[in-house]
Amino acid sequence: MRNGYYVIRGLDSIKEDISRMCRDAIKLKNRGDARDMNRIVTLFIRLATSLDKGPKLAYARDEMMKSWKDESPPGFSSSSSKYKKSLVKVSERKQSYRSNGRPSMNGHFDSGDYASDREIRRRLSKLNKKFLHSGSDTSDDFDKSSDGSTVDGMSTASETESDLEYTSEGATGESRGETYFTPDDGVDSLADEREWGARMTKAGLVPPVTRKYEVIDHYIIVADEEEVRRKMQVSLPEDYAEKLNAQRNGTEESDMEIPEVKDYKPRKSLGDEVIEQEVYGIDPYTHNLLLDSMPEESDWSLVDKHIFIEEVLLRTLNKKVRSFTGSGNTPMMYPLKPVFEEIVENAEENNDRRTMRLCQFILKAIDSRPEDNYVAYRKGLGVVCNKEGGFSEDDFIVEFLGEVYPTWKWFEKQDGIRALQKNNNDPAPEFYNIYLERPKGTQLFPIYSCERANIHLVEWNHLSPFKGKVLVQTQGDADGYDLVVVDAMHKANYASRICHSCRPNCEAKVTAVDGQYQIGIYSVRPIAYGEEITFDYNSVTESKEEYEASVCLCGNQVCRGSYLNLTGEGAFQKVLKEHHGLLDRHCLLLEACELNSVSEEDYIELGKAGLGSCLLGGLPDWLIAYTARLVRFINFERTKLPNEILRHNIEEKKRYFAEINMEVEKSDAEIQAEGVYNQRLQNLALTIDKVRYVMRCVFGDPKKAPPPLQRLRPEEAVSYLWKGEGSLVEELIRCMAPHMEDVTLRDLKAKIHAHDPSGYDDTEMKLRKSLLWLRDEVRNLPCTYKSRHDAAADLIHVYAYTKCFFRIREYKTVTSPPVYITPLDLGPKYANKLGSGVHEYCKTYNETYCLGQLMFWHNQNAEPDATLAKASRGCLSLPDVGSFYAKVQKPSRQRVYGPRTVKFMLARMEKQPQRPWPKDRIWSFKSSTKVVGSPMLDAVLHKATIDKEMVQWLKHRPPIYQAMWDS
Ligand SMILES: C[S@@+](CC[C@H](N)C(=O)[O-])C[C@H]1O[C@@H](n2cnc3c(N)ncnc32)[C@H](O)[C@@H]1O
Repeated sequence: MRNGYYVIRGLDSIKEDISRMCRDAIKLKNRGDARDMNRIVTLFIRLATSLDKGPKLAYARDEMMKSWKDESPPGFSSSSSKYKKSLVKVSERKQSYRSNGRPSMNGHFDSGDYASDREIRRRLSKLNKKFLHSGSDTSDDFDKSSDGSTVDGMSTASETESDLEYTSEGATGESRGETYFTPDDGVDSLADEREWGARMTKAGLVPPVTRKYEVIDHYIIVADEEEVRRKMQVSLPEDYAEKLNAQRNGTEESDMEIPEVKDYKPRKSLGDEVIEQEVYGIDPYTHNLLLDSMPEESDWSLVDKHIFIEEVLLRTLNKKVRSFTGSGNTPMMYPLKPVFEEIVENAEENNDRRTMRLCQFILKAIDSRPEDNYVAYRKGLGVVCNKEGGFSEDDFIVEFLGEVYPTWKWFEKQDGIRALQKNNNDPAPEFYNIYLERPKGTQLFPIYSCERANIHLVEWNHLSPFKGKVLVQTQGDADGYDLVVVDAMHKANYASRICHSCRPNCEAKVTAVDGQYQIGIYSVRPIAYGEEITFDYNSVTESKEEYEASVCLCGNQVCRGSYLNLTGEGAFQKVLKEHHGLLDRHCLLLEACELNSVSEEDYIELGKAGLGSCLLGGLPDWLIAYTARLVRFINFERTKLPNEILRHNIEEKKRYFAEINMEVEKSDAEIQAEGVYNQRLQNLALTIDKVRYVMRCVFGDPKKAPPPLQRLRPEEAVSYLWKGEGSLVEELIRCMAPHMEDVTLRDLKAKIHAHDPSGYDDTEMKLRKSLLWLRDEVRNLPCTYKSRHDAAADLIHVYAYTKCFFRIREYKTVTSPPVYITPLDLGPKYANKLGSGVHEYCKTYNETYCLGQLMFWHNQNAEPDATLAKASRGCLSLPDVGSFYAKVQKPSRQRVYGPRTVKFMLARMEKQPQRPWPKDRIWSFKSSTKVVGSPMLDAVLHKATIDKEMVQWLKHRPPIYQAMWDS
């Protein structure tokens, strides 16, 4: 209680502080001082980050307000420090970066303002939630659900545990903010560095690991060679030349994804035109510190000052640190003072007085401000231009080479790494992988519109039954979208050393060279001699930890602070959660399985999304039909999402900013929605690749894989519920037997036999009648707290009102050949723990893996089947009838079945039909369910609300028993 009191007091005064900061922010915003705004934003973030820590609140607040005062611009406080900005707390996790020749999910984060804007929104909304819940939330608060909504006054601690959709789809843990150093990093200065890092960024920077790689000069395919080659093979549409011209002439959209064909050009030679060397960079805080240390009234405009830092300073810095390369003794930090001294020397030689004056001013600031640390941090090895005249714009630098994985194999490796790390969230190693994505954008039209449009017809390969007569392609790769992973961790070329920049001088894009797709690094502007070569990793993560771990040292004015972009939270999930729940997804799959054929509309839908024979060729019809349904959802989401994102962003902003530029917000929301769209298609392709692989292993030919769901015919339903082995009724008798007199049991069995619903014309109706009879019969039996016939009767009632049951068709379990995991893959900490040997990991795909992956297509988690089993509880598969008889081992506090439990169950059925039921209540659920079905699924299948009759009976039937703890 005492703690709670202090927390509440702390929060109140912090709220006041935040209000004050908001008022200041609005004044600054009105004054149009974007950089000061940026600083306020970062202060907000720091404050929110500190608040996350809970018990340290008061201290965090004091520190924050001190720094707020220290860092406030003139007119708001007395400090001289005008430009400081800070990063959020960091830790590390790996992530793939992508190259696809188009803006990625967060490719629009070109402005620091916007990146931090988004971050502040995220933090503030989280902060608000904390305010709301602090002090009153206890783990067994019966009246609150985990998502903050009240479910008819019924909920328990288990809500969190059962809230699977919400945790598995993007939410992540808190950042630990650990500082992580490898043993061979200069141990002497460790303590200092930590302290310093904490002061600057509230956490240490993760030191880079410089791995050695085996040099290769072409792609090395790791598995499925033929398949991977096919995925890397270019298939130009027949009208490619026309499309290209149209795009060049501006008559077609410029961002249309047509393959970019390039002539072969040799890469820049290493050791001659480019060199690999140790590179250092500065964080956004240091960038601002330097601006703050420059003369205010001078012949240096603000833009010139930025350029000086980005070009002159960083170039000279990297020239100075070059000697560390390969020395085995490279410090984590390098002081900036000698760098400025060298710039002064060079300026003297060139008689450049302007630069001399600027640097002398900075050198004076460095001497007079000993509390400020003017240092650069180590990024590891990088690549620097070593050609006297530099490189021109749109010049080919190098291919990004590596080992090429089919995506299923890549994910097996990631699962293996996680398994060896025991699913720990500890810092993971560096990442060197890029998705090589074939350009999508294929468009297909039915023959009649083609004829009208007089467009040249092409055949959609072997895939379509409407072969040669129905479809036409107009853009993109003729075989459509697909992807493989290029991993440069072990076998690579120098491209894998190139560092990220938020304003890069190169881009990594997929180009078609000699009929093969490759990832090429091309300059986007002229690159000077001595300048570091960089590209934007364009990498996205759904993990806040990964995001915060990746402190960016590009030193650029528009630096986003992290070299990853954060996605998968909040508004991005809104449409998915509302319109694509577990039951909705089942409904789509069931439809596809039952039809087991692909319609013309399906092909058109797939084609419009850019999916063609490369991804879908050789798959069974039910799977292509399901894919088409998912594409329809993805398109639907694309139309709805901009508004959702816009509403969310504006709501957040309105609370803190006086003015909102609607046009900017709208385009921002559009771009974000487009990013989500691309990510969804990518996840769909990953899912298909994994499922195809398992089906190939099980059936030889994936096309032979039968639909994983099959509707039970009425006689099968009778067998499942009434008289088959392990049927509901058989299970009921078995579980109630120990609690009943032999005669009563014998009598009941005889009556059940007499009510056998099989063999009648309308078996379905007869089955329901028999179940309702059984319900009443069971309700008449005397209950004890160990034998809850009343609860069993309720469950029989729910079964009676379930119309459709589906059998899950299990595929044979398969175990893959090993993937090899080296200490490098695991990261230094695990390498130390697990030794220097190579580990083998064999992934086992269980019987319902494919179904689980198809249900969680938007999520690449390691065990989709287990996730599905958890998510199905109650909403898709009803509880075991044995739940209500004491043999099921549950502590008595979980054996409660009173009016509140029933109310909770009804609330789930009516208001949250697609959410799983908690496991730590009286209900138990078989770990492997072979048949699914529920009134909630019926409602989704029939696009109706839940059966009213079923609900009314549960609401109004008189209670017949109440155990001591039920009330
Ligand atoms: C693809 S590697 C680049 C090559 C790497 N420096 C090496 O020594 O092999 C990516 C890693 O380099 C470092 N890095 C790249 N760009 C960076 C940046 N802008 N800021 C900080 N570190 C960066 C990070 O440690 C990141 O995990």
